Amino acid sequence: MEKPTVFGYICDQPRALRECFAHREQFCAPFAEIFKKHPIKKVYLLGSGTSYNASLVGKTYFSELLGVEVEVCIPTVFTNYVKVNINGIYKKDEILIVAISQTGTSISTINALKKAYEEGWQTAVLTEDLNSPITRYARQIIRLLCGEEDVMVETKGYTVTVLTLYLWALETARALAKLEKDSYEKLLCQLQDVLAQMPKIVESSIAWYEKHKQEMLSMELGVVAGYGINHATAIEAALKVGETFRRPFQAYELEEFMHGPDMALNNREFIYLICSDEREKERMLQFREFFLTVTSHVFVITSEEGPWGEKDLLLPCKTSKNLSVLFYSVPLQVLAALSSRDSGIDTAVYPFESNDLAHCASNQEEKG
Ligand SMILES: O=P(O)(O)OC[C@H]1O[C@](O)(CO)[C@@H](O)[C@@H]1O
Repeated sequence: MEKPTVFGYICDQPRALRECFAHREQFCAPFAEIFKKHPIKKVYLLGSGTSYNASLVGKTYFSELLGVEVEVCIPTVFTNYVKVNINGIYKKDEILIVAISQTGTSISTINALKKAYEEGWQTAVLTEDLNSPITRYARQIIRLLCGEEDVMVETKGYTVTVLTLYLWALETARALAKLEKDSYEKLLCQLQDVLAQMPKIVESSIAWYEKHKQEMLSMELGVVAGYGINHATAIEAALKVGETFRRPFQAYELEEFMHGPDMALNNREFIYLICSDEREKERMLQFREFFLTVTSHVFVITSEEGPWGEKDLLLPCKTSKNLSVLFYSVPLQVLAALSSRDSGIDTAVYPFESNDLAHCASNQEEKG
């Protein structure tokens, strides 16, 4: 079998997402069951790295479709500093704590879920490995249907997690009759359309990278900015480029970028902008004009009409703001995977001699 690569997994995403959708009953039914048995009003989402970034997206899905309060916590912060239900407004069975860990071996997420479990809260875990250490601390163990991703870097795991969170919110909202049948069916059709368009998104992202490859490979430092739900897409892109291409690459919420980080701009900086269909779009156009006076390395990723230049990627399809996360994640994943491949970086090899300090072995007790 060929050696697995990050790029290979990115190209496998359209299939993986379709498969996940086809088997949604498997993970939606147990999740909806929690809400049927308990009057959940507040959900904590815990995850590190990519799983944290997917949780940021999930927060919007849960809030909008399920009408519950959501708090996304960095696991170590949750373990050491968060007092669950601090103001005492919820009853014990109104709170659900969900941990997300694709491998089930992130020490931070295991410790956070362990605290939740030992304090007696309702706990659930979403993980690809049902025998992983994290499963010891969940009352409900739910499988993440992304398949193996044997390269340390999570890409299809990210989009499948995002899809899972969307389907959890959608199916649970329907099961609790919080969503009318017509609206539910409309959202389901919209989602099916997104899944059908994913191959085109992958193709156009690859073509965009190939066209600008020489310039993209010369990047020494860069930023990526987004807004609304796609602020999380920017954060995930920065993580991906950092762990693959291994260049300093920071994420910002667009407006926040103009509150100081803009002062450090110079003509060597690469700026990637996610221009989605939200209120901030006009501000993005205004900022883009300014960025182009400082550096020529400005790349917009969008499905929107606009004054785009030859460096910008106009995606061939458009969808709702909530589902646009699945589209906008791909070009930046492709940028990360192909720029690392073309500069000879083996993403499966940790660049330092030290052991992986973030994860424990899949059959090991996590360290405190
Ligand atoms: O989802 P998991 O398995 O907990 O991993 C989370 C994070 O850990 C890493 O593997 C390394 O820190 C990241 O690539 C990933 O985002």
